[in-house]
Amino acid sequence: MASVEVNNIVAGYGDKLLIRNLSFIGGSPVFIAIIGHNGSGKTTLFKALTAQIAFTGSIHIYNHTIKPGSAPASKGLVALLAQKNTVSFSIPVKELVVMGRFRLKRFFEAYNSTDYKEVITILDELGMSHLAERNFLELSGGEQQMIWLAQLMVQDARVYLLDEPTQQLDVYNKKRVFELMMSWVKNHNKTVLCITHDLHYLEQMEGYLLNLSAVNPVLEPINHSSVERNIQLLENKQSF
Ligand SMILES: Nc1ncnc2c1ncn2[C@@H]1O[C@H](COP(=O)(O)OP(=O)(O)OP(=O)(O)O)[C@@H](O)[C@H]1O
Repeated sequence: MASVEVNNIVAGYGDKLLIRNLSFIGGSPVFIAIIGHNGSGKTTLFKALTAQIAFTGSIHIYNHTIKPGSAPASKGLVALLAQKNTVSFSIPVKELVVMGRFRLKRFFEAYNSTDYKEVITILDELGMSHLAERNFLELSGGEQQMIWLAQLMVQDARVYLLDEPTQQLDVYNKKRVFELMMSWVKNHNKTVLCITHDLHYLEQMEGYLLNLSAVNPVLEPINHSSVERNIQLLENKQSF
Protein backbone atom coordinates (compact mmCIF):
# COMPACT_ATOMS: atom_id res chain seq x y z
CA MET A 1 0.00 0.00 0.00
CA ALA A 2 1.16 3.55 -0.72
CA SER A 3 1.77 5.65 2.37
CA VAL A 4 1.55 8.94 0.48
CA GLU A 5 -0.04 9.33 -2.95
CA VAL A 6 0.08 12.78 -4.55
CA ASN A 7 -1.71 13.03 -7.86
CA ASN A 8 -1.35 16.04 -10.12
CA ILE A 9 -1.60 18.69 -7.42
CA VAL A 10 -1.50 22.41 -8.08
CA ALA A 11 -1.13 24.71 -5.07
CA GLY A 12 -0.03 28.21 -4.17
CA TYR A 13 -1.27 31.51 -2.85
CA GLY A 14 -3.69 33.50 -5.01
CA ASP A 15 -2.13 33.99 -8.45
CA LYS A 16 1.22 32.67 -7.25
CA LEU A 17 1.42 28.95 -8.12
CA LEU A 18 4.27 27.20 -6.34
CA ILE A 19 3.42 23.60 -7.08
CA ARG A 20 2.38 22.72 -10.60
CA ASN A 21 1.10 19.26 -11.51
CA LEU A 22 3.17 17.42 -8.92
CA SER A 23 2.67 13.66 -8.65
CA PHE A 24 4.51 11.02 -6.67
CA ILE A 25 3.82 7.81 -4.78
CA GLY A 26 5.70 6.84 -1.63
CA GLY A 27 5.75 3.18 -0.59
CA SER A 28 5.17 2.04 2.96
CA PRO A 29 7.38 2.84 4.72
CA VAL A 30 9.71 5.24 2.90
CA PHE A 31 12.09 8.15 3.51
CA ILE A 32 11.77 11.09 1.11
CA ALA A 33 13.97 14.19 1.31
CA ILE A 34 12.26 17.29 -0.07
CA ILE A 35 14.88 19.68 -1.42
CA GLY A 36 14.94 22.87 -3.50
CA HIS A 37 15.85 26.55 -3.40
CA ASN A 38 14.40 28.95 -0.84
CA GLY A 39 10.86 29.76 -1.89
CA SER A 40 10.50 26.74 -4.21
CA GLY A 41 7.35 25.53 -2.42
CA LYS A 42 8.62 22.89 0.02
CA THR A 43 6.68 24.17 3.02
CA THR A 44 3.70 24.79 0.74
CA LEU A 45 3.73 21.08 -0.14
CA PHE A 46 3.62 20.24 3.59
CA LYS A 47 0.68 22.62 4.01
CA ALA A 48 -1.17 20.71 1.30
CA LEU A 49 -0.29 17.33 2.87
CA THR A 50 -1.64 18.52 6.23
CA ALA A 51 -4.80 20.03 4.69
CA GLN A 52 -3.87 23.57 5.68
CA ILE A 53 -4.29 25.04 2.17
CA ALA A 54 -6.59 24.42 -0.77
CA PHE A 55 -5.19 22.62 -3.83
CA THR A 56 -6.43 20.91 -6.97
CA GLY A 57 -5.59 17.28 -7.74
CA SER A 58 -5.66 14.68 -4.99
CA ILE A 59 -3.64 13.55 -1.98
CA HIS A 60 -4.14 10.25 -0.18
CA ILE A 61 -2.34 9.18 2.98
CA TYR A 62 -2.84 5.50 3.68
CA ASN A 63 -5.93 5.66 1.45
CA HIS A 64 -7.47 8.55 3.41
CA THR A 65 -8.35 11.52 1.23
CA ILE A 66 -6.67 14.72 2.36
CA LYS A 67 -8.64 17.89 1.78
CA PRO A 68 -9.20 21.10 3.76
CA GLY A 69 -11.08 20.14 6.91
CA SER A 70 -10.03 16.48 6.85
CA ALA A 71 -7.80 17.00 9.95
CA PRO A 72 -5.22 14.27 9.17
CA ALA A 73 -3.20 15.05 12.30
CA SER A 74 -6.08 14.38 14.67
CA LYS A 75 -6.56 10.95 13.02
CA GLY A 76 -2.92 10.04 13.64
CA LEU A 77 -2.15 9.98 9.92
CA VAL A 78 0.42 12.77 9.94
CA ALA A 79 2.48 14.70 12.46
CA LEU A 80 4.23 17.90 11.42
CA LEU A 81 7.36 19.50 12.83
CA ALA A 82 7.10 23.05 11.53
CA GLN A 83 10.10 25.15 10.53
CA LYS A 84 9.56 27.70 13.28
CA ASN A 85 8.03 26.81 16.62
CA THR A 86 7.73 29.25 19.47
CA VAL A 87 6.53 29.21 23.03
CA SER A 88 6.11 32.50 24.86
CA PHE A 89 5.58 31.20 28.40
CA SER A 90 7.71 29.27 30.89
CA ILE A 91 7.03 25.52 30.78
CA PRO A 92 9.01 22.48 31.93
CA VAL A 93 10.35 20.44 29.01
CA LYS A 94 8.45 17.28 29.98
CA GLU A 95 5.14 19.23 30.02
CA LEU A 96 5.78 20.56 26.53
CA VAL A 97 6.69 17.14 25.18
CA VAL A 98 3.70 15.37 26.73
CA MET A 99 1.37 17.71 24.81
CA GLY A 100 2.25 15.66 21.74
CA ARG A 101 0.00 12.94 23.24
CA PHE A 102 -3.03 15.25 22.91
CA ARG A 103 -4.81 13.33 20.16
CA LEU A 104 -4.67 10.12 22.22
CA LYS A 105 -6.65 11.78 25.02
CA ARG A 106 -10.31 12.48 25.52
CA PHE A 107 -11.31 16.09 26.08
CA PHE A 108 -10.17 17.24 29.55
CA GLU A 109 -8.49 13.88 30.26
CA ALA A 110 -5.23 14.50 32.14
CA TYR A 111 -1.89 13.07 31.11
CA ASN A 112 -1.02 10.06 33.29
CA SER A 113 2.10 8.17 34.36
CA THR A 114 2.08 6.12 31.12
CA ASP A 115 2.23 9.35 29.09
CA TYR A 116 5.12 10.71 31.16
CA LYS A 117 6.94 7.37 30.96
CA GLU A 118 6.72 7.54 27.18
CA VAL A 119 8.05 11.12 27.29
CA ILE A 120 11.09 10.08 29.34
CA THR A 121 11.74 7.07 27.08
CA ILE A 122 11.78 9.31 24.03
CA LEU A 123 13.88 12.04 25.69
CA ASP A 124 16.32 9.24 26.64
CA GLU A 125 16.43 8.01 23.05
CA LEU A 126 17.33 11.55 21.98
CA GLY A 127 19.96 11.89 24.75
CA MET A 128 17.90 14.74 26.24
CA SER A 129 16.36 13.23 29.40
CA HIS A 130 18.61 15.42 31.60
CA LEU A 131 16.56 18.40 30.35
CA ALA A 132 13.15 16.98 31.39
CA GLU A 133 12.63 19.30 34.37
CA ARG A 134 14.24 22.41 32.84
CA ASN A 135 12.33 25.50 31.71
CA PHE A 136 12.03 25.21 27.92
CA LEU A 137 12.65 28.96 27.48
CA GLU A 138 16.10 28.65 29.08
CA LEU A 139 17.39 26.04 26.61
CA SER A 140 19.67 26.78 23.67
CA GLY A 141 18.17 26.93 20.17
CA GLY A 142 19.58 23.51 19.31
CA GLU A 143 18.32 21.97 22.57
CA GLN A 144 14.87 23.44 21.91
CA GLN A 145 14.87 21.89 18.44
CA MET A 146 15.63 18.44 19.92
CA ILE A 147 12.69 18.91 22.34
CA TRP A 148 10.33 19.68 19.44
CA LEU A 149 11.54 16.46 17.84
CA ALA A 150 10.63 14.61 21.04
CA GLN A 151 7.14 16.14 20.93
CA LEU A 152 6.78 14.95 17.34
CA MET A 153 7.83 11.41 18.28
CA VAL A 154 5.30 11.04 21.10
CA GLN A 155 2.52 11.73 18.58
CA ASP A 156 3.12 8.30 17.06
CA ALA A 157 1.60 9.22 13.65
CA ARG A 158 1.94 7.04 10.56
CA VAL A 159 3.67 9.73 8.47
CA TYR A 160 6.09 12.29 9.87
CA LEU A 161 6.65 15.59 8.07
CA LEU A 162 9.73 17.50 9.22
CA ASP A 163 10.47 20.99 7.94
CA GLU A 164 14.21 21.59 8.25
CA PRO A 165 14.61 19.62 11.50
CA THR A 166 18.41 19.96 11.55
CA GLN A 167 18.46 23.75 11.27
CA GLN A 168 20.38 25.11 14.32
CA LEU A 169 21.81 21.71 15.29
CA ASP A 170 25.52 21.05 15.73
CA VAL A 171 27.08 18.47 13.42
CA TYR A 172 26.79 15.72 16.06
CA ASN A 173 23.05 16.21 16.45
CA LYS A 174 22.50 16.73 12.70
CA LYS A 175 24.01 13.31 12.04
CA ARG A 176 21.99 11.78 14.87
CA VAL A 177 18.71 13.23 13.61
CA PHE A 178 19.27 11.77 10.14
CA GLU A 179 20.10 8.40 11.77
CA LEU A 180 16.98 8.71 13.89
CA MET A 181 14.75 9.36 10.86
CA MET A 182 16.23 6.29 9.14
CA SER A 183 15.48 4.20 12.22
CA TRP A 184 11.86 5.40 12.30
CA VAL A 185 11.49 4.06 8.76
CA LYS A 186 13.38 0.81 9.25
CA ASN A 187 12.44 -0.13 12.80
CA HIS A 188 9.10 1.59 13.40
CA ASN A 189 7.49 1.40 9.96
CA LYS A 190 7.07 5.19 9.71
CA THR A 191 7.10 7.13 6.48
CA VAL A 192 9.24 10.25 6.80
CA LEU A 193 9.21 13.29 4.52
CA CYS A 194 11.95 15.71 5.47
CA ILE A 195 12.59 19.18 4.03
CA THR A 196 16.31 19.84 4.23
CA HIS A 197 19.12 22.05 2.97
CA ASP A 198 21.70 19.70 4.60
CA LEU A 199 22.19 17.74 1.41
CA HIS A 200 25.55 16.23 2.35
CA TYR A 201 23.90 14.24 5.15
CA LEU A 202 21.56 12.55 2.68
CA GLU A 203 24.24 10.18 1.47
CA GLN A 204 23.84 8.16 4.68
CA MET A 205 20.12 7.72 3.93
CA GLU A 206 18.18 5.09 2.00
CA GLY A 207 15.16 6.41 0.16
CA TYR A 208 14.34 9.10 -2.36
CA LEU A 209 14.80 12.79 -2.96
CA LEU A 210 12.35 15.17 -4.56
CA ASN A 211 13.79 18.43 -5.88
CA LEU A 212 11.05 21.06 -6.06
CA SER A 213 13.32 23.45 -7.99
CA ALA A 214 13.06 21.12 -10.99
CA VAL A 215 10.46 21.98 -13.63
CA ASN A 216 9.06 18.46 -13.33
CA PRO A 217 10.04 17.12 -9.91
CA VAL A 218 10.22 13.33 -9.63
CA LEU A 219 11.34 10.92 -6.92
CA GLU A 220 15.00 9.98 -7.45
CA PRO A 221 16.67 7.19 -5.48
CA ILE A 222 19.21 8.59 -3.02
CA ASN A 223 22.77 7.63 -3.85
CA HIS A 224 26.12 9.36 -4.15
CA SER A 225 25.60 10.53 -7.72
CA SER A 226 22.01 11.77 -7.30
CA VAL A 227 22.98 13.75 -4.19
CA GLU A 228 26.05 15.28 -5.88
CA ARG A 229 24.09 16.12 -9.05
CA ASN A 230 21.34 17.84 -7.09
CA ILE A 231 23.85 19.80 -5.00
CA GLN A 232 25.42 21.09 -8.22
CA LEU A 233 22.03 21.96 -9.69
CA LEU A 234 21.04 23.89 -6.57
CA GLU A 235 24.42 25.63 -6.32
CA ASN A 236 24.34 26.87 -9.87
CA LYS A 237 20.84 27.58 -11.05
CA GLN A 238 17.60 29.07 -9.84
CA SER A 239 15.46 26.47 -11.63
CA PHE A 240 16.10 23.75 -14.18
N1 LIG B 1 0.62 32.60 3.22
C1 LIG B 1 1.29 33.01 2.14
N2 LIG B 1 0.78 33.95 1.32
C2 LIG B 1 1.45 34.36 0.22
N3 LIG B 1 2.65 33.88 -0.17
C3 LIG B 1 3.21 32.96 0.62
C4 LIG B 1 2.56 32.47 1.81
N4 LIG B 1 3.37 31.53 2.39
C5 LIG B 1 4.46 31.46 1.60
N5 LIG B 1 4.36 32.29 0.54
C6 LIG B 1 5.36 32.45 -0.54
O1 LIG B 1 5.42 31.26 -1.28
C7 LIG B 1 6.76 30.97 -1.67
C8 LIG B 1 7.11 29.55 -1.27
O2 LIG B 1 7.13 29.46 0.13
P1 LIG B 1 7.54 28.11 0.88
O3 LIG B 1 7.50 28.45 2.33
O4 LIG B 1 6.71 26.98 0.40
O5 LIG B 1 9.04 27.93 0.37
P2 LIG B 1 10.16 26.88 0.82
O6 LIG B 1 10.56 26.11 -0.40
O7 LIG B 1 9.70 26.10 1.99
O8 LIG B 1 11.34 27.88 1.20
P3 LIG B 1 12.54 27.87 2.33
O9 LIG B 1 13.60 26.92 1.85
O10 LIG B 1 13.01 29.28 2.31
O11 LIG B 1 11.92 27.48 3.66
C9 LIG B 1 7.64 32.04 -1.05
O12 LIG B 1 7.99 32.97 -2.05
C10 LIG B 1 6.76 32.67 0.00
O13 LIG B 1 7.03 34.05 0.13
